[in-house]
This record gives sequence, structure tokens and C-alpha cells, in this order.
Amino acid sequence: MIDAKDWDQERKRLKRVTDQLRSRIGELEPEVSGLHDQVSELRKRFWEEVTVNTSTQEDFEETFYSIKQQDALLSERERSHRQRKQHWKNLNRLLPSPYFGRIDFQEAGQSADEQVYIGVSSFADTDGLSFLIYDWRTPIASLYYDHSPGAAAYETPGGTVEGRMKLKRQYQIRSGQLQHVFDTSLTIGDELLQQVLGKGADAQMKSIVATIQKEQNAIIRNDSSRMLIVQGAAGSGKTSAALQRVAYLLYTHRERLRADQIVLFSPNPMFNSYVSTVLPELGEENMQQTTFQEYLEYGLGAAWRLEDPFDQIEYTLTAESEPEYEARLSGIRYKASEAYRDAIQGYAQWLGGEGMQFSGIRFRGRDLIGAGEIYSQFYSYDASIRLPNRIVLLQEWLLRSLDLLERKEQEAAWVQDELDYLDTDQYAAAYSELLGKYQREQPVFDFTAEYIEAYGDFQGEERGEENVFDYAEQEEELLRRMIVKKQFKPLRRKVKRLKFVDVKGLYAQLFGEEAAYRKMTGGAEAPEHWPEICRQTRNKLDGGELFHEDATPLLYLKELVEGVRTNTEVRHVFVDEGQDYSQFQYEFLKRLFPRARMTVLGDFGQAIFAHSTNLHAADSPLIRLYGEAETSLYHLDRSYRSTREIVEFTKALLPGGERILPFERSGGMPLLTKTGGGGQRVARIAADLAKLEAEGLAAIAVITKTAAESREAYEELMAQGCGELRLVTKATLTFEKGIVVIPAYLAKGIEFDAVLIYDASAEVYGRESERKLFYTACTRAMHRLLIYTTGEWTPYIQGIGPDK
Ligand SMILES: Nc1ncnc2c1ncn2[C@@H]1O[C@H](COP(=O)(O)OP(=O)(O)OP(=O)(O)O)[C@@H](O)[C@H]1O
Repeated sequence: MIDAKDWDQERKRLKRVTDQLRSRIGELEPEVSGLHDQVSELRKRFWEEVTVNTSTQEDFEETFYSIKQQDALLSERERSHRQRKQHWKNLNRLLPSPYFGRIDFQEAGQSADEQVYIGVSSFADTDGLSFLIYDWRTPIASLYYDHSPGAAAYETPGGTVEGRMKLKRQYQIRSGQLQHVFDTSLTIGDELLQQVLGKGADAQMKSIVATIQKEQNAIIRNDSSRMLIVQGAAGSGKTSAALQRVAYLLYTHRERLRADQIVLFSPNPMFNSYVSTVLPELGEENMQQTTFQEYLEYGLGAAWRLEDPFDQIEYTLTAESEPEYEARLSGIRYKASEAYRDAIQGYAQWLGGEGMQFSGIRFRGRDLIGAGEIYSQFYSYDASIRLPNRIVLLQEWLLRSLDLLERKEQEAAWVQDELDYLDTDQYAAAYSELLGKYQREQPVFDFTAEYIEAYGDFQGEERGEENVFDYAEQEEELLRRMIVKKQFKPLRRKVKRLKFVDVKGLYAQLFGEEAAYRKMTGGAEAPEHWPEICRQTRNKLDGGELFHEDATPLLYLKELVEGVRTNTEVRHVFVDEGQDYSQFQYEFLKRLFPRARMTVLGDFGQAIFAHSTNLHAADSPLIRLYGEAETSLYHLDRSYRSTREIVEFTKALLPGGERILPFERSGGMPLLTKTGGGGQRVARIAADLAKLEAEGLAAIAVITKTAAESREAYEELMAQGCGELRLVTKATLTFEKGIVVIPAYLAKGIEFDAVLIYDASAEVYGRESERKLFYTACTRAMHRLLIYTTGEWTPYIQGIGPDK
């Protein structure tokens, strides 16, 4: 704490700043609302102000420019309105707690110190020259995060600024009142951090700008790497760093970067809602959020039923006793591997010479253009032309062939039949449709002049009069064309959408004899259980379904053949829980967003999928993605989420002695409870839930291994009289406080005041492969961790905790 004189000065300064903020808000208020009225008024009068006259070329031009002028005026007013409104909002956001930090910095060569107060947004004095508050993202504010008092330096676009930091101070200000002031000589005040971390969980993540740690700041402000990888322990602030990084980027590149040019890939849809308030809290718009599954669904289209990653993990966790289990697991691992990626690339090369699969163009139950004919045409093109380019040539050829066939088809008997069945109304409708078409697309008909004349005669006359039927022949031809054209339209659409490429057949072809596989892929070795893998994969494909592990490789193959889709708008891609993505998926993201930088955050200790990627090992495929020179790798070892006791306990769950440091915050020891059978465990859990709630803990999770176990836990706890439970499933979209029952894999990335592990018996968590899932579950706890069993404890905790 500081002395009374300093306190008084700080209090007075706070009052001065708050008064200025208030008065600026007051000044802006009428302007902000006035501007809004002006803009809406202008919008309303938009067409009144422009004279629309298109009779002559001159009039037309005048109208055009008058519209343009009005439009520019409106845009300018709107832009200015947006900016002022944003400024006004920022000031309002500052008002309850204008700043959280201060540094006094004396730049080398200068005699005076500068007092730099830091808050969530900048605020300048009325003269506009001196800053009363600096935005936390300004270059000078990085001093606050990176240095203790003493020699210090910060980077600016113009170079490094060196000097001495004389003072570093932290504030807690609530509702405009100074509550605490701490001077600190260490990294950012443990006191403040202690207070922040000691609080209960929220239904939504909070911003951490007041207490960003030095190593987090480095991640947030890294502006040079193409690929930034963060391997961080559970609770070390990876997601937090990612979100503040988005805010930093949006601020630093505000002239060029929009929020919708940043995409965050999240582990599940509920996570989206969990993190959605951080950026608005910082005065920024949210970036785009999606899941990889959404991308796959978009890329593969509605033709497939895709298994999602959660069903896949449920299978790996529950189907151990099924006979095909080992083969499926081997398939999951193989299909996510670089070896398989290479095999698919080899396969695409082989397809350059033979083996393409096409679907014939079928019409009224017959092959209009057979698959064989398409195949021959495809391989008639020069073999040096890339596959996607040959597909384009083929597409053009097919469209031309359809033109010819369409003309021929007009003479077919079925067309005559359709004509005979057209009744009077249909004739009339067809007529006006034809006319409408003519007016829209002049080149469609080649004898339109006569047709228009015919139509002119037709108007006002009764059908059947002589002059109309002078054109009967032409009319019939037009109608024939129209009938056939209508029927050919879907064929054309299919060709345009490359539906003649039999992607399913192409993928299925891989899953046959081992020798054939080797030949087609240029020598790839088939994995263990290959025949069974083939059987399973083909079975699924036959039913129009795809295993989750097949979706990415299939899309990869499809794009090798048909050409790659890219999004050149996006500048930054963030991948949270990055260990859960396979090499394939990273390849995709790289190709899909060729102009984007990538930030991948993850924890190999929480790698719960069979296809997980190690983010940081020397041979990590992720480092190879853009190459070492363009990649920065960061480690976050300190865990902020959980108490020291919980961190010590969970750390011991991981083999290999990971380096995980607890933040010094104490709480109770994890509580391990062994009960007798016959419902005693559930009764005990119900009683503990009631106690925890009575203690005031607001976010509590009963974490299970699988969805089935969650349902069981939910029902049993309800039967015990726990009224306010919420069962979370993969379909749950929002995260809410209260007591939830949730499978471990859906609790990823989220935290709770208290976590109760529903069943930690050796029976449930017996396999080595599930150790990380158990670790993930336990590390969701901030303040309390309670673990239950009726039988023998899971081997992961034997020897760690007391057996109660
Ligand atoms: N510098 C910080 N100041 C205050 N709180 C922090 C800081 N860093 C992290 N935290 C808090 O620690 C908790 C964990 O952070 P976060 O969820 O970002 O970690 P994570 O590494 O993504 O965790 P996990 O991998 O387990 O999902 C959050 O409550 C976050 O607010």
C-alpha cells in the first residue's frame, strides 16, 4: 500500500479524470444521438434528394452522379457516427474504472518522467495533446507488463525506446472509487492477481488486461511470426492470451484489419458462448468463430452424413469390447497421419494416368453421357495438365455435349407427349414465361423478333384466332425448347458443380487389396488391420456416411482433384485446443487461408483424441507447416486457474514430470472419497453438491467420462433430489452457471469453482490412453476438486492422494 499523501493525490487525480470523462460523455451525447437522427433522416430522404431521370444519356449520367453523391454523403455521416459512438461507448466503459495501472518512465536523455496511466481505452485531455489514460495496447503500455522498476525499454514502430521505470503502480477502482493501490517491484502485482484469481467462476470468460503476465504479453504482441505456437499447461491462460491478442491486433492494425478477418476455431459450440463477451468488454467486435466440423460440413456438402468428433471419441471410450475396435482405432490413427496424407498425394498423382472415377450423366432413366465416355475424354487430355485443370476442360466439354444433346432431345417422343398435355392456361403461362425470358436474356432465342410480333398479336386477341396460329410452328418449337431446357437445367447444374466426379468412388477405391493400395499410392504401407479398416470404411461410405477420421482426408482428396478452395480475406486464424487437430487439418487451414497468420494454442497434456498433434516437440509437424524460420514457439508453464493444491495434484497425474508451476494461491486439498456401493456414492455426491452450493460456489460441474455416464449421473442425482441440475450434451450451445453434469471432453477450455469427478474407479479410468482425459477433467477446477469411487481407484491417482 502507499502512504497517505500519495493516496490523497491519487484520489484527487481519479476525481479529476472521472469528472473530465463525465463532461466529455455529456458533450458527446447530443452529438451521438443527433448524428443518429441525421443519418436516419438522410436515409429516409435519400431518394427525395436525387432526381431520377433516365430519358437521355445526359439525364442518366446526372442521375447516376447524384445518387453517388448522396451515397458518399450518407457513408461519410455513417462512418463519423460510428466513430463517435464508439468513442462515446469507450468513455462510458472507462467511467467505473478508468485505469488499472501506472508507470513513471524517464526516457533516456530526457529530464522529466512521464506518468503513464493505463486503462482499457485511451483518453486525452481536452487539448488533445496529453493522454490522461493510455490504451493498454499502446507501445508504451507494454512497459507495464514487461518490466519492473529499473532499466526498461519498449518497442515502437520507429525503434526501441530506452529509459528507466521509476514507479509501477496498480489500482483497484470500482464505481469510480479508489479501493486499493499497490506499488510493485515484481512482475505485475501478485496482490491484484491474487484477488482476481480468488474470485468465483463466471458464466463467461473475463478479460485479463489488468494482470497480463510478461510471458503472455509476448504472445499477445507478437506481430512478426507467420505461425505462433503456444504450448501451455492447463489453466495457463492460453485462451485468455488468444483473446487479448485479437484485441491487440484489432487495435494495432485498426486501419487495415476488421474483426471478420480473424477466425477462431473453437473446440465446441458451447465454448463460443463462453468466450463471446471478452472482446466486447474490451470495446472490440468479436472475431468470427467456428469449429472444424462446421468447415467440413461446408466443404463436403449435404450429400454426406458426417460423424462428429464427439461421436468418434464416445466410440473410442466405450466400444473397447467390440470386435472391430482395434481396427477402427488403428484406422483413426493412420488416417490422421502424415503417412496417409502422403499416400493420398501419391494417389492423386496416380490418378493423373488412370483410375479416375466418374458418374455418368443420366436422364430419364438412361445414360446420356456414360461414365466410360467421360473417363475416355478425361484421359484424352494431355497428361501434363494438372488434375483440376483437366477437370475444368472436362466440365466445358460436358456442357458443350449437353447443348448438342439438348437440341437432339427436342425431337424425342416424350417432348411431344408433354406438349400434348399442355392445357390452355399452361400455354398462356408458357408464352409469358417465354416473353419474360426473352426480355431478360436476349441471346437465348434466335428468332425473337418474330416472336415478339407474335406475342403482340396474341395480346388482346382470343387464343385460336388466325393470326396467332400463323406462328404455330414456331410456337411449338419454342415450347419444345423450353420443355427440354427445363429438364436439362438440373443436369447442367450438376456439371457446373462437378458432380460428375465420383468422389465417393475415388475414396472408396483406396480401400481394397493391400497390393493395389501400395500401387495406387506410390508405395504407401497399409497400416495394421488393413482388411478390417477397408471393410469398415466401405460400409460407411456405402451408406452415404463418413467416419470423422475420413472426412478431412476425403475433402483433401476432393480438392487435389477438383482444385482448392481458398479464403483470401482472412488475415488471422486462431486454433484453440490445437492438440486436438491432426496434421491433415492443419494442412487444410494453411491452404484454405493462404493470406492468414496462424496462432495455435494447446496442451499436449490434454490430448484426448487418438489423432492428437504434439505442438512443441522438435519433430512437431506443426513447426514444419510453415518452417522453423517463420514459426515462434512459446511455453506457458504457470497455471492460474487452480489453487496450488489442485495444480500439485493434477500435475502428478501426468507422466514425465511436466513443468507446471502453480500460482501461489492456496485452497483445500483435493478430496478423495471412497464409498460403499448401492447408491452410497451418488448420495454422497448429492450431499456434497448441497454443501458446495451453501458455501456460495456458483459454478459446479459433475464431470463424467462419457455422455452415457453423464445421463446416468444426471438421472441418479435427480432421483436424490438435486433439483437444479443441467445436463450438458454436444448439442448444448450456451454455458451457464449453476450445477452441470458434463462429459469431460465437452468441458474442455471451460472452468468451474468446483469439480466433482463422478466415478474415478479403475473400472472407468483404467486405460493409459484415458489418462489425459482424466487430467483434463480435474484441471477444470478453480477452487475445489472432489473425486469419488466405490471400488479401486484409477491407477493414475494411486499413490498421489490419501484414500479416504
Ligand atoms: N494474467 C492473468 N490474469 C488473471 N487471470 C488470468 C491470467 N491468465 C490466466 N488467467 C485466468 O486463468 C484461468 C485459465 O485461463 P485460460 O482458460 O485462458 O487458460 P487455458 O490455458 O486456455 O486453459 P485450458 O488449456 O485448461 O483450457 C482463467 O480464469 C483466466 O481468467
